[in-house]
Amino acid sequence: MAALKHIVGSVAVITIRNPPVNALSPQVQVSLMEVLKDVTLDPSVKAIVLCGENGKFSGGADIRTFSKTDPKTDIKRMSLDDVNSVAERSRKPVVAAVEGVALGGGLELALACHYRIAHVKARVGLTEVLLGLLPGAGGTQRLPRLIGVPAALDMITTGKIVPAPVAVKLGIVDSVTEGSAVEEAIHLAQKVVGQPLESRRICSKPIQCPPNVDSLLNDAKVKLKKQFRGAESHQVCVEAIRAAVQLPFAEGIVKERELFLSLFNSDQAKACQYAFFAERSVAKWTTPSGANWKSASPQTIRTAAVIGLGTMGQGIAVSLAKAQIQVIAVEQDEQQLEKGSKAVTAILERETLKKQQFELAHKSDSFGSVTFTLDFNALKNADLVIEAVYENMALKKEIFQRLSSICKPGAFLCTNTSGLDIDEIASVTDRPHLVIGTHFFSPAHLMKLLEVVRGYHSSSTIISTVMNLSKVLNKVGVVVDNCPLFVGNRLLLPYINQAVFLLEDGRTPEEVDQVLEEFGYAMGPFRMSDLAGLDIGWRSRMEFGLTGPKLLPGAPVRQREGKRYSPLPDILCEEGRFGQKSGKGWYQYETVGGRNAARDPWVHNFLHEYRRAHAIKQKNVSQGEILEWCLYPLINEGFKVLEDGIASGPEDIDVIYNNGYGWPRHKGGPMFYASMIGLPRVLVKLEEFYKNNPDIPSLKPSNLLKALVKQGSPPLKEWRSQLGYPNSRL
Ligand SMILES: CC/C=C\CC(=O)SCCNC(=O)CCNC(=O)[C@H](O)C(C)(C)COP(=O)(O)OP(=O)(O)OC[C@H]1O[C@@H](n2cnc3c(N)ncnc32)[C@H](O)[C@@H]1OP(=O)(O)O
Repeated sequence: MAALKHIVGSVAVITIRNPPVNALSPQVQVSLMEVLKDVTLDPSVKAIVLCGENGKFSGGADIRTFSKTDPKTDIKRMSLDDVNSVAERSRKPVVAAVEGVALGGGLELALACHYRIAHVKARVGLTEVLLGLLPGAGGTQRLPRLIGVPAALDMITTGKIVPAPVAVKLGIVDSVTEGSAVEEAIHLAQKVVGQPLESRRICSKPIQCPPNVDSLLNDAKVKLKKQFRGAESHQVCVEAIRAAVQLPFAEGIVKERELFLSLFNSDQAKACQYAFFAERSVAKWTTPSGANWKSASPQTIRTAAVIGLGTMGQGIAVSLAKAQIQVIAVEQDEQQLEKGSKAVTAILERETLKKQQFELAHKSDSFGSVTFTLDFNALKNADLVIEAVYENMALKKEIFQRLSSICKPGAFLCTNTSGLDIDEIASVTDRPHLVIGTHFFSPAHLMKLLEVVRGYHSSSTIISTVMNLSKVLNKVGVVVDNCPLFVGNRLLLPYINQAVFLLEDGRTPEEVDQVLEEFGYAMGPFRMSDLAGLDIGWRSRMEFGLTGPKLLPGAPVRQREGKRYSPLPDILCEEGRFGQKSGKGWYQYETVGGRNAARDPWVHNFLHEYRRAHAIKQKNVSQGEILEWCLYPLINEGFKVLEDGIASGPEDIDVIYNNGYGWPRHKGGPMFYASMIGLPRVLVKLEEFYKNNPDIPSLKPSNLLKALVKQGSPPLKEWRSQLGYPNSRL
């Protein structure tokens, strides 16, 4: 039985049982229906309590069954909505005891109950939109009736999860308890036996609409369109809420169902659900040699140090403090220390305010303290150190050498680098097995991704400790192997290069950005480069002798070692155009540090003159071709990364792109996207591009892509079996 019943006095307690999160699978729904009907008919039962086993109410409908569900038959035959309806219509009071989580269908079930008691640490939300769906079991009709249209609109269209104290303030739950929610619910159930229930049935509540409800809904659609470019579910959620506003409850439910079915099984829903499971599978990292959670012993980090308080160091320090870790922040001189400490303090103040607003009056754990110092010896007691100085190998090695002698034995040493060799850094220490790369993304206190780069000697203890830390920091950690630029930036390089080549060939930054933004990227490559800072890539190219003083005399302007090269970004930097930080880059900004990108006539004129000077003929490239020209080399590099054994599987690459590079989640990630377009299409286009541009090696199709196409393009979940990890060194 997926729903268990036991009787306490005259109260029937129904427990949802489907580990690990009590997902409402079709069997659970059938079982719930049977037990509910049974207890409503039983004259000895006067009231009902609904709860979940092991302190979790329910994580919602069972997502794993979605791909096996035929929406035309299965959903109509039996739906959670029927269960909800039986609970709501019951003449005996039904009380939901919400512990742990009530998410998606779990919360929808709780909303159909007459009363809701939550444990103080419980969390509730209608998260379906994040899976490319809408709450299809009455959630879009009940929540606005319960908490009003604006608050329901916010929760349903963003999938926001709120803690119980906030849920109480919003009116989602009736009360919270620090004790057992089930005990409290039984107590309440006994108390309300015989009391009228009509006013407790949300379906009977009139909907309270603000006078401007139409413009509220229309404005929400515009805002969501911008925030989640190209994503359907957010838009459709608004339409379901509109139905709640305009129609009686029963008709609203019919409309909700119709809209739900329009999303169910859509490519976007498949992509979002794939992204959900990809994150779970990547969290269960395993190295090719078989090291994983089971064989490792992750250590708890109580005190961590951050070296360098530039933008990255500041964000990392804040991220650690937010996770209640004590932080020691080290800088090299007074001036930098003061600048860094001011910035960290200001961010922490903003974060405290946000936390207080979000959690309202609920007493919450405070942040860890941050101590600022110039004294390296202060690191001697740190459990883990994250070095976050700028990208300079000599400097990093000097720091790691010092750390070796200062830090306690067993302290973990991490380097925040976006592409430098972890092994070279580890080689100067006394503990290469406790050295690892932690590639944070800016702003580090907000961005979800943490690329965890294992070196040749990195032990399973340090991998598991840092993966554990990523969870504590509320980040998505992905273990990758050590290679220049790691995974994320390795794929980014051909993408950016291709975009710049388009400018040489006659396109403008605005045109290229528009195509990628219409695809769903939060920002096109040029707006993103301006945000990240053009000088970072420029310095690295100077370091590698691709430009600047180290460039060999006589090198052709548009070629490096026989490969196509565009000096456009270098020239911009030479002109002092570093992007937002200097008020100008590929675009112009209202001020230094401004965020509103505007077309810059200087850039257009400069591009025109450049093309003229180099006698470059303008090419006519359609929008579709701009997209393929930029994305397929990125995907191709993804296949090369898999071939090289740098990432364990396509899911790892997709999780990196969804969480760190602004890839639209409703497109699943670059590798999932390739599987949806069809690998033969990607291969044919790459072959065509490469034939016409033999001086761009990133267009040369990868062997893995060719092999997969030859095998008839197996589904993505089978690609992993093709990988032999030829270069794995663990
Ligand atoms: C008519 C249709 C009505 C409603 C539609 C829906 O309800 S759609 C589903 C809505 N629910 C959600 O979006 C919740 C998704 N789950 C989560 O957010 C988290 O898993 C949760 C519940 C907060 C627990 O997080 P935690 O970090 O503790 O664990 P983890 O995420 O690793 O999950 C543990 C394993 O449970 C599996 N799982 C979680 N939720 C579901 C689910 N709804 N259906 C099926 N499976 C679920 C997850 O994949 C993990 O499995 P594992 O095999 O260990 O990887």
